[in-house]
Amino acid sequence: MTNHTLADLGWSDHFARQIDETMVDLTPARIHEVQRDLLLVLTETGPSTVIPVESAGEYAVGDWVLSDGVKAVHRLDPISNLTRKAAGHVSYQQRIAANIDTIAIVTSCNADFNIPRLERYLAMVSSAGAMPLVLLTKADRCEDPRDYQRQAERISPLVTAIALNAKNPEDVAQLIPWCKSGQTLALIGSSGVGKTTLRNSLTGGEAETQAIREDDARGRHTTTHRSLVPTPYGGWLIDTPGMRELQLAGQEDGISAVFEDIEQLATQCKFNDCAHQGEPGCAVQAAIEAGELDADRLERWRKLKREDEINSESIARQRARNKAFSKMVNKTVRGSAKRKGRR
Ligand SMILES: Nc1nc2c(ncn2[C@@H]2O[C@H](COP(=O)(O)OP(=O)(O)OP(=O)(O)O)[C@@H](O)[C@H]2O)c(=O)[nH]1
Ligand SMILES: [Zn+2]
Repeated sequence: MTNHTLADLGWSDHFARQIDETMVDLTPARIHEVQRDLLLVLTETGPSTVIPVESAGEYAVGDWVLSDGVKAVHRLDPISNLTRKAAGHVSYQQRIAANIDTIAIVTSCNADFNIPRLERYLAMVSSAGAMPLVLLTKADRCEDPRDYQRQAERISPLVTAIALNAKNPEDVAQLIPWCKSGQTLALIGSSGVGKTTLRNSLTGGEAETQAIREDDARGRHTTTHRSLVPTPYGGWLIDTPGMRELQLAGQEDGISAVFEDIEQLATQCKFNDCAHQGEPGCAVQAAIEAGELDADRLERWRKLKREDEINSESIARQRARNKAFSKMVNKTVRGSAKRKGRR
C-alpha cells in the first residue's frame, strides 16, 4: 500500500474537532481490519498495527483511532456507524463498519430480489447515517433489469438503483463516483449476489469468491473478514462477507426514514395513538382503501418496528444485567481489599 494523506484516508473536520491538547502528540490511524487482539491500521506514514485498549467488539473496520505508536489510546466518534443485532440468541448490538459515506445494498435481478429484505437493509443504512445505493447484479442474465430498478426505487425516495453485470468493467465503472478521493463505499447483501465479484472489479484485486461462515450462537470461530481496501480511484471499499442474519435493534429512526409515507399519513389520523386497525378517522387505512398505500407495506412496517422494539428491549435488559453484575464484582473486590487492609 502506498502512503496516503489523512484526507486520502477519509479524515475530516468531524475527527479533527475531537482532538484536544492532551491528544496532539497522538497519530490518527484508520482501522482497515479488526483482529481479536490487534488492529491493523493505515496512517500517513503507511500501514501499521496497534493494540486495542477496549474489547475487539468495540472497534469496527473504518473507525479512526489515535495511536501512541503502540496502543489505540482513543477511538474517535464515527460519522456513520453500521450496526445490527448480533446473530444468534445473544443480546447485543454488533458494530459492522464505520465512517462509510455510501452503503451499496447488493442484490441480484433474480430470486434474491426481495422487497421486505431491501426495506430492512435500507432501514439499517439510513440508521447508520450513510447514503444508500441499491446495486442490482446479474442484469446480464435477466430479461428486464429496469423492472427491478423501478421496484427498488419505488420503495423510497432515498433509493438510487443501478442494474449491472458485476463482471463487466464498463458496467462497474458506473460506481466510480462513489469511490473517489477519501470516499468510503461499503457492500452489503446476501451470499452469492456478487459482492466479491464487484470488489474484484472495483479494486483490481483477486479476493476469493467463496462463502464465508460467521460466528453463531454455538460459538463457532468466526471466519468473517471485513476489511477496508483501496480502490484505484482514490476511495475505499469495505466488503462485509457472510452476513446471513440481519436483525434490527435501535434502528427505529431508519425504519421511519424508509417508511416515511406511512409515518407521514399517521400524523393525519384522528387519534394520536391510532393503531391503524380500523379506528375512525384513520388516514393510513383511508390511503389503503384509496389504493395509495399497499396493505402489505403497512404490515412490513409493523413487523420491522416490532422486531426493532423487541430486540432493543432485550439488549437493554442484557445491559442492565451486565451492569448489575460488574457492580456486584466491584463491591466484592473492594470488600476483600478492605478486609486484607485490616489484617
Ligand atoms: N452473470 C453474472 N454473474 C455474476 C454477476 N455477479 C456475480 N456473478 C457470479 O455469481 C457468483 C457469486 O458471486 P460472488 O461475487 O462470489 O458473490 P458474493 O456476494 O461475494 O458471495 P459471498 O462471498 O458468499 O458473500 C460467482 O460465480 C460470480 O461469478 C453478474 O452480474 N452477472
Ligand atoms: Zn391511523
